[in-house]
Amino acid sequence: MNVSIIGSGYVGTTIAACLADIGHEVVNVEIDESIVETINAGEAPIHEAGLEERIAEHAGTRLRATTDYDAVVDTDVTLLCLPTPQKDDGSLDLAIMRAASESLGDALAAKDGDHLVVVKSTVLPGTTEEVVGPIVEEHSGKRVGEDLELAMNPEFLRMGTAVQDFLEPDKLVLGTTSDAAADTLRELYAPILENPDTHLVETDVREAELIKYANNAFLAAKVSLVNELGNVSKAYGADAYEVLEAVGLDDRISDRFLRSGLGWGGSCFPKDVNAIRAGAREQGYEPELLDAVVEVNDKQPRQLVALLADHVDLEGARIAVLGLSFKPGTDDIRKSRALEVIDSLRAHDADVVAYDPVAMDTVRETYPDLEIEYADSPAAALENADSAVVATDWPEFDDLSFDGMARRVVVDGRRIDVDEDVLEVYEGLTW
Ligand SMILES: NC(=O)c1ccc[n+]([C@@H]2O[C@H](COP(=O)([O-])OP(=O)(O)OC[C@H]3O[C@@H](n4cnc5c(N)ncnc54)[C@H](O)[C@@H]3O)[C@@H](O)[C@H]2O)c1
Ligand SMILES: O=c1ccn([C@@H]2O[C@H](COP(=O)(O)OP(=O)(O)O[C@H]3O[C@H](CO)[C@@H](O)[C@H](O)[C@H]3O)[C@@H](O)[C@H]2O)c(=O)[nH]1
Repeated sequence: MNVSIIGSGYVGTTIAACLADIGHEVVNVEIDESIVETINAGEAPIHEAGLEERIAEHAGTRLRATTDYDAVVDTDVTLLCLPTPQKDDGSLDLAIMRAASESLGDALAAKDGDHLVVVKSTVLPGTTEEVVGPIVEEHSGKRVGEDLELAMNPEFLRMGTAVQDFLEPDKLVLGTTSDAAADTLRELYAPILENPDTHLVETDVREAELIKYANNAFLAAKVSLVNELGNVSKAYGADAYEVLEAVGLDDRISDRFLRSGLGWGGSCFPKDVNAIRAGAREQGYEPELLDAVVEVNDKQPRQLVALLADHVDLEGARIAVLGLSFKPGTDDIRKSRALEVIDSLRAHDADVVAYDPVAMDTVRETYPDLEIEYADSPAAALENADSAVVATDWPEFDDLSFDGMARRVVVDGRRIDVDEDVLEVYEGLTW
């Protein structure tokens, strides 16, 4: 099948490489020329396991990138993988979706024959049919249900394991308005649907849109609940990880997403929980539990710095921050808890020296004015440090040597596997 993908960020690039891998002809339409050049040179614009080799294999044959929307004319289906950020008030910002839908419609005006437009971006109920559809119709001259089909197919991949998550998902959710759209999507995903462990959910567009938010709200709430229980465990002097390991044996709860600590960051949970909160309010419903989910999460980085301040006078202290990405396996720093910790440490006039295996360049480029030092290795970050904070649970932090530290005070925000015996103070945030 010929597939066009609008937006080549974390999701669009991963999906493009994976769809090429399962045999489709794929073109990425992206406004950022440097991303287009990188993909066409056979390289990955982001750090993601399994991505570089797939792009290297397919670029120039089944995979190409362009800034030219006209590329959609030669394709059967277009997947929208565009950002859906939050506005200052937390509500969903659809400006990019609207602009791209206009460009897509303008390009589709030149296409004879049917076309399927699929929203993969995370959008609130109503967006696909009431915003994207009408804009594409107006600009293309095509009509939904005649020569234009619409679908909403949310994406559940995680950063760090995005390729594997896309190719072997727990579920594929197809929200469609017609049998033709459902047939096309089943054909697109045929090799993935062969996996007996992948559930196929066929539903309406509005439900598909909401399933994505419900999924993320549930997971974010689960982590906030374990953080609340972790904070309570700490207050009682109990080990939260032991408590939750036992709790997770109940198969109604499951042992996944039970890691307490610094809380959730990333490009999805923060903006998606805020969007569904704002959306619920707009519909006249007060989402009190979701408000609390955010409140608990917001507290954790400040709590970690307060804990550190119990042991070290932060003013002028040299503090090593280990990990900058919002989770291991990615260079994505969006809403990373590490950055919150650094802001708070800087506000206390501490000197910060940071290390991350892949995300340091992203931080340098995104926050050129951030007054911190970058170290080449964990050992270099720890050298002469008065304390260390573990902000991201990269596996390479499990074998740290703390020999070079001025004082061996470690506050662990992620419960990594450190050798506590060699430390003067080892404190966990939530246990
Ligand atoms: N990152 C994730 O783990 C993840 C997982 C599932 C769903 N999602 C959802 O998928 C969507 C995309 O997320 P992302 O993380 O890939 O975003 P991103 O910011 O990494 O990528 C979006 C890309 O779209 C490009 N773009 C912006 N305007 C454009 C336009 N008018 N035409 C063409 N390209 C344009 C940007 O330059 C950027 O490269 C969001 O709705 C997000 O919530 C993200
Ligand atoms: O037990 C846990 C599990 C996760 N986290 C934190 O939660 C955040 C999110 O982690 P994760 O969900 O693994 O990564 P994302 O890439 O943000 O993926 C989420 O957001 C994506 C975008 O919507 C969805 O597609 C995925 O299904 C959903 O898991 C990270 O900061 C983690 O450190 C914890 O603190 N404790």
